[in-house]
Amino acid sequence: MIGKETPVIKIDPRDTSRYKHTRIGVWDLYEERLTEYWPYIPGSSIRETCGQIMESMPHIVQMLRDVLSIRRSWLLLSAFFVVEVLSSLIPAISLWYFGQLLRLVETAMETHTVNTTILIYVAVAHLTCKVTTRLLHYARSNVAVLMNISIKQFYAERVLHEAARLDLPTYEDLDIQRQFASVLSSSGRSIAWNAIDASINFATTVISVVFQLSVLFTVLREQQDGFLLMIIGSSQPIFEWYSTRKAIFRPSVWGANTTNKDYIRMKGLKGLCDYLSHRKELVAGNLGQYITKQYHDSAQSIGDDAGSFLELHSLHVMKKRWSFVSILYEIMRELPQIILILRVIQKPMTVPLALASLFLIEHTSRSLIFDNFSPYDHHSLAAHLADVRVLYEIKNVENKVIDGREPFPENKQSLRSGISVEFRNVSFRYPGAEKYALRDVSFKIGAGQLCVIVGTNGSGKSTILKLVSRIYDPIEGTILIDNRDIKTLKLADLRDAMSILFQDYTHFPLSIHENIALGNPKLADDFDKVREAARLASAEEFIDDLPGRFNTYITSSEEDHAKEPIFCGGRPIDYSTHSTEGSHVTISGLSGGQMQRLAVSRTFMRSFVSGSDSSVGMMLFDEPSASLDPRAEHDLFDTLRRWRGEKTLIFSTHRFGNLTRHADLILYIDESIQEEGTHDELLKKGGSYATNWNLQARDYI
Ligand SMILES: Nc1ncnc2c1ncn2[C@@H]1O[C@H](COP(=O)(O)OP(=O)(O)OP(=O)(O)O)[C@@H](O)[C@H]1O
Repeated sequence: MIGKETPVIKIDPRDTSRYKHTRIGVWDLYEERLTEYWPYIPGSSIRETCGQIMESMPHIVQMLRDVLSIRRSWLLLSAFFVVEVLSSLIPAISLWYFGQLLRLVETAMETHTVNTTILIYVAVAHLTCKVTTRLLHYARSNVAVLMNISIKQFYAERVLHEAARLDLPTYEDLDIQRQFASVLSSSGRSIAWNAIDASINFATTVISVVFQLSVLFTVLREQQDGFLLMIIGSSQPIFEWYSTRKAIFRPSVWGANTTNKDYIRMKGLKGLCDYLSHRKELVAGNLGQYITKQYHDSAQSIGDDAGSFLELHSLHVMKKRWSFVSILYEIMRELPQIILILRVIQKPMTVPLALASLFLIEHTSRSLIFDNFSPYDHHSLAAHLADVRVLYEIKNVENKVIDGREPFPENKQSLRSGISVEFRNVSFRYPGAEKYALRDVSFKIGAGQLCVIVGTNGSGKSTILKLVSRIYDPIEGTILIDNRDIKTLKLADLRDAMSILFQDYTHFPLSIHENIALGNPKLADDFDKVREAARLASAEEFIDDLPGRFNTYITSSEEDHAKEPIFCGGRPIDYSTHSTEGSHVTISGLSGGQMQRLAVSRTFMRSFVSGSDSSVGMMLFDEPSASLDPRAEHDLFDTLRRWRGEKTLIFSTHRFGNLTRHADLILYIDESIQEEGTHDELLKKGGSYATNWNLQARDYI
């Protein structure tokens, strides 16, 4: 299912451009290569990154248009932008006030007086900056969450729309599934919002850094060693960012295995000794000494590499964390203190000024690094922007079953006498399968006829029904519907003209009413018709006995957050004291026969309920009575037979008795048509049909 079961990413060890191989002990470790610098897309060169962003540009423009079309988005985005810009300016303002403090210290040292008004003014301004930062942070978080919710909802609808239009062969394609899974962010943040947030963040980071460095330059330039201190103060964050990132940032995709024969044997010998299930044989075979010796020999042969993967991996991670830059960072961190101590030794009077300068540099470098570049953000701006293309490209996914152009039928009245179907030399293989499901199949079913397809398991009966409804297209041959090539007909018209009950029918996680009504969405709100469909399928009685009657849910999509560990302490809510009349109630299940009656109700809803308005000229049933008791089966076939002559009825079944005797045409199939004719003709022929009839139907009737 798209979006739920994220396909497993398999590591291809030969793909050295994507995965880096490291030998750790007896283990082969493969890690996804990552470019650890923020402007690039991980795994891409700078050229590829630029190329990808350029390709995404039209989609980014479209995304902005779409986002701005969302209600409240203008207001929220403007608020977010203003908050971000203000937040980016505050560190520079705060720095400027600190500079004033430095001046104050300098003046105090020279004149031995302190201007208390300026001191209070600077202190208040500094505090105001801090409080404003906190308030802006709070506002930013709120606006960001609101924006993300709106954008996520907007794109959830888009993705649902794109997923809903896909046909089965397309939806089954693993690459398509991956494409859809990748646009449904598992982190809870929308791709579009991530891209907008990252772009605004990038712009405000540039503003913030430029302003802070300008203020730092202005404040320190007149001081002794000012220029040197500024260089150190501003480069320190880069070293810190790099070394923190190296420690935190690890590839999220990696895998390890071992092919070392001695290690695998050691594990086997240990298992032989550890598991109780082997103990009997170990004791009876007197294997204790042998195992110990073999284990020792294997361990000797491996030597120091025999460590478990987890131990060796943690050693590997620790080694990777070490870098020359982290040593440089430690030196850079201490340098300002050393310079200022030297200055104090030369001029002991400058102690207060030195302390204030030191504080200023520390403060600036912290704010430069942690306010602007999060070492935890491992998705670069470029990658966020490139993701937008993936989001928009899902609308280009083409269905594998290509739509026809011609309307069907030309005349609605013609449907009243059914639809003819002809297979001409049709062969079919399921996508990815080697074996043919059908080979060179030809037959013709006249309009309004009752046709029964029989055959053993896997002989291709269901496949014929799937080809008639164009769930799949044949790989060879032609299918004619009312003498017209099925591929030329509009798919929506074709499917409107037929009603199909699959063998592996499902029930939707909706109410029973909707489960039936979806057979004919045009009449979904017509409760009388839904009830009539249920009555025709003998489902009305048991539905009325359910606690919520037609409003009952068989499976519910309700979310019960009390069960999630994050809400520890939460309790499931008990609605049992409320009245259930007319309200939504979920039951734990239905019997197989009841489920089948419900599925038949849905098919009837489509074909019968709208009576003369019905656009259905053909009904396809794949084992419609597999779970029904004999009475229900008899009633069902009785109802269906009444429509013979008015609708083409095609059944696939293993059961010969009830249906085949009344059929205009029986197809006995085993990958290709083996026999065809009426019941009497095939009995006379004395072939496979007759053998099976004699085996099965005689006992049945
Ligand atoms: N989705 C699929 N992918 C690959 N192969 C399939 C798929 N569905 C069916 N097949 C194969 O196609 C062949 C025909 O299957 P089909 O379902 O048409 O048989 P059937 O006659 O309806 O069988 P049954 O009586 O068991 O329902 C079988 O060999 C089956 O294994």
